[in-house]
Amino acid sequence: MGAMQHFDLAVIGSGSGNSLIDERFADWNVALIERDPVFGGTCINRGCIPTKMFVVPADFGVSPAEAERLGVDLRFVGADWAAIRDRIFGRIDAISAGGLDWRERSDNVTVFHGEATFTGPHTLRIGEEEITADQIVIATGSRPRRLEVPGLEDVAGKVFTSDDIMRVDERPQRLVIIGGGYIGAEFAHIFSGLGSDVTMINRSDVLLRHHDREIADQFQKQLAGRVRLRLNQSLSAVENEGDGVLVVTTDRNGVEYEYFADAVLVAIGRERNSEALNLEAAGIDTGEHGQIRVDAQQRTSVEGVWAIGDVSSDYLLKHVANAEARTVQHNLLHPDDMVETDHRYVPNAVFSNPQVAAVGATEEQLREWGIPYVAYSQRYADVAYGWALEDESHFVKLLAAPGSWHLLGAHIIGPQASTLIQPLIQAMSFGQTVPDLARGQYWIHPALPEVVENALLGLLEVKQPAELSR
Ligand SMILES: Cc1cc2nc3c(=O)[nH]c(=O)nc-3n(C[C@H](O)[C@H](O)[C@H](O)COP(=O)(O)OP(=O)(O)OC[C@H]3O[C@@H](n4cnc5c(N)ncnc54)[C@H](O)[C@@H]3O)c2cc1C
Ligand SMILES: NC(=O)c1ccc[n+]([C@@H]2O[C@H](COP(=O)([O-])OP(=O)(O)OC[C@H]3O[C@@H](n4cnc5c(N)ncnc54)[C@H](O)[C@@H]3O)[C@@H](O)[C@H]2O)c1
Repeated sequence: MGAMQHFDLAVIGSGSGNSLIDERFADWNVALIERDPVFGGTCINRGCIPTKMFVVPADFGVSPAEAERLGVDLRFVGADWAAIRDRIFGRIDAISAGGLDWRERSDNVTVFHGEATFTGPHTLRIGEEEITADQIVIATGSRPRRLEVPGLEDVAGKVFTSDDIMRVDERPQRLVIIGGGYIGAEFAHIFSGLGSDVTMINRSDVLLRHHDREIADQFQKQLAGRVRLRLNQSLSAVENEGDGVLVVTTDRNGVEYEYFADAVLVAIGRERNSEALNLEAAGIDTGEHGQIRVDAQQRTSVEGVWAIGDVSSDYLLKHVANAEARTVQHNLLHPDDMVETDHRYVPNAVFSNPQVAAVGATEEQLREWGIPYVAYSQRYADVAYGWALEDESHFVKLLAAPGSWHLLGAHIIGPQASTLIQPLIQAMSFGQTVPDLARGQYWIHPALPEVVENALLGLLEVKQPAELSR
């Protein structure tokens, strides 16, 4: 081991941590530590980006059914899995490799390949090396939660998580998905859209459980038209039946069910990457399930140690990790003028089919918190572009404070939901009221955002706040 190297800043994790080190840090001596041979973290390599690149081809896969209602005869002949996969990862892998190469050639950033472990508040060990740093940013992200059921070791190679399912050689003809959250919902669309027979098994009786219940119910109803949905079932075993066929056994109230599959996707949530860090050696506090505790300025309990993204955030979302990274950038550069991350109106979108997008409180939360509200749901079917779509079942649901007319929550299920929600996020963030938002601007006629405009106008027509006890 050579002399201990000292850095102005050490960043652990090459996802959002890597983007934090921009040109403003050109005169900082920076260490960037990554344990994965693949550079760039979850979003680009195995998260947001490749999933959405698969969602678009899957949208084409389901379009024949949609076209038929409009009198157009399209036929789904098939999807070339290998070509789609190679196109996607041909692009992504090059970005990841290019990012690493660029960093390694940079004058002020030293890339360490290995797992970082704290040996003191400002010292880290990476393999045989030990470094010190005045400032440390922990951006170690999260990983898929593993399933613990008997037999899994014997079926390795056929049981996947979101980390590896997108790179399989052949698209499984029959896929069983365990878990009905974001990842389950998106992959159910991807694989069924591309032609697989999908079964989704969920432990509880509701998919997308953190969403507004009316939205979650509608999502469930529509997904059930495309995949075999099995609720209130828990997994008891996954076994090899021979000839490469898996049999997945579940239990519901003491009754056993069996499903045959070529592959299983486990999508039962994520765990934070904090235990390998040996945080005790630094005295860094964690909460439940290893979530690193931070304040609004992204500071951990140890001076000069910060955390961002999945390892510390209440939101496992890339736009939140990015916002938290911007906070740390600013606070490192302006220690006398620190800023806080704005977590007031964090939106999310589920890129399934149908799409779901949300910001702010659900109706269930408002009821639980005893906050008075008015609610209005506007159907796509009742605005002009909804006629063009021949839409039947999608809607925009808004919740607002009676009197002040500030939006409390917005929930959309249907085509373009992730895009339609943006003016509502903007209104909430900047404190615009429902009347101002509805009538203080033009809404292009007859574009789809008229469904948002009409939802706002509909809210203003609601005479009575919803009863809290409803
Ligand atoms: C399938 C999927 C789809 C998703 N889709 C979306 C989406 O559509 N929209 C959205 O907003 N979010 C989405 N997300 C979530 C999003 O990907 C994450 O919130 C985001 O990538 C988190 O970034 P991060 O920087 O915190 O962590 P990561 O990007 O995971 O980076 C952490 C890095 O730290 C490294 N590391 C961990 N421990 C150590 C250690 N001890 N030493 C050295 N290195 C270490 C890891 O190898 C990793 O490279 C998705 C996630 C998944 C899994
Ligand atoms: N579009 C997006 O923004 C996007 C997409 C994918 C992932 N993500 C992020 O990644 C996170 C993880 O996604 P996820 O879908 O894995 O988690 P999730 O928390 O959304 O859903 C997990 C699901 O697994 C079920 N479950 C949990 N434990 C189980 C068990 N032991 N057996 C059977 N079922 C079990 C839960 O009931 C739930 O339905 C999300 O919370 C989200 O923040 C975001």
